[in-house]
Amino acid sequence: MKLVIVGVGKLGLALLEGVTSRGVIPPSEIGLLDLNTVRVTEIAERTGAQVVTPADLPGTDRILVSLQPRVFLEAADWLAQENTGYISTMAGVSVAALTRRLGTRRVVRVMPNLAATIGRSQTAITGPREATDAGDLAFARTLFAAVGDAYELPEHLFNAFTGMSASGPAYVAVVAEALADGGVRMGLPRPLANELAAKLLVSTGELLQLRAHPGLLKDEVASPGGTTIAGLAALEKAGVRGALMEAVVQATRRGNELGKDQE
Ligand SMILES: NC(=O)C1=CN([C@@H]2O[C@H](COP(=O)(O)OP(=O)(O)OC[C@H]3O[C@@H](n4cnc5c(N)ncnc54)[C@H](OP(=O)(O)O)[C@@H]3O)[C@@H](O)[C@H]2O)C=CC1
Ligand SMILES: O=C(O)[C@@H]1CCC=N1
Repeated sequence: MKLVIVGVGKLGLALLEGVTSRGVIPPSEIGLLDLNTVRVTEIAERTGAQVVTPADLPGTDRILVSLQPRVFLEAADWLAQENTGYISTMAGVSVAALTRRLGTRRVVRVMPNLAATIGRSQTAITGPREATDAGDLAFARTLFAAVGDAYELPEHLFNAFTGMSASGPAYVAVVAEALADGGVRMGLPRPLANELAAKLLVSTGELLQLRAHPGLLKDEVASPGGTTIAGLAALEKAGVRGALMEAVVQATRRGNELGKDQE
């Protein structure tokens, strides 16, 4: 197998769908290993990938570990193979911890997000010299460039990247849900409010990419004495900026804690 995905949960599945739909690796060369055999069999049938077990791991070129960090502690023993490179998506788990538990320096740490499924993940990548020499870093770059934008990032920034960009879709989903709730509170039908909220976030994201700073868009929308500035004043009173900043701070700290659990 060229690649085995261990842990085909929410992120593992998003990566599988992103990679197979873009033809980076033929599905027949991708193995899937997950505790939930019913679900993973259904995914394999749908995508053309193969279900594998730990007994099939020897000889695998590369293993993408997308388990929860707490599960990795127990799984590392059977994951460790000779002549295999590893790519880990696990929040907080450092290159040093991966190296120690897997018994190899051929480890690449990545941090994608769920937008991989539509080819729009933002993925941070880092790895030691040995991963570069073995071509593992180049492999990861190709894999993640196929499902969005790949950024090489020093490892000390990984938990900040996780707290902002990997956790980010959840924060934005809360914003969308709250905006839709506001619309419903003011009388809009729920399906329309949900649709407007989702489309608003997509179109605003595209407008933001055309500007040097988010504040410019805010200023263009807010007319003097108008509706928007009244809404913005309510956001400021509620401390929305501080709350969003604090979300990133707390998520980053949680990443640091998850890393300590692996020491
Ligand atoms: N979700 C996200 O947006 C992102 C997640 N990550 C990271 O990716 C990793 C996976 O996250 P996510 O996909 O959300 O998690 P999930 O819990 O959805 O996926 C993990 C999968 O692994 C399976 N599993 C559990 N134990 C074993 C085992 N011993 N052997 C094989 N499979 C097992 C689980 O099965 P079961 O459900 O039956 O336990 C589940 O299908 C995490 O480390 C997370 O930090 C990184 C970036 C974004
Ligand atoms: O919540 C988590 O821990 C994972 C990592 C980033 C997104 N989901």
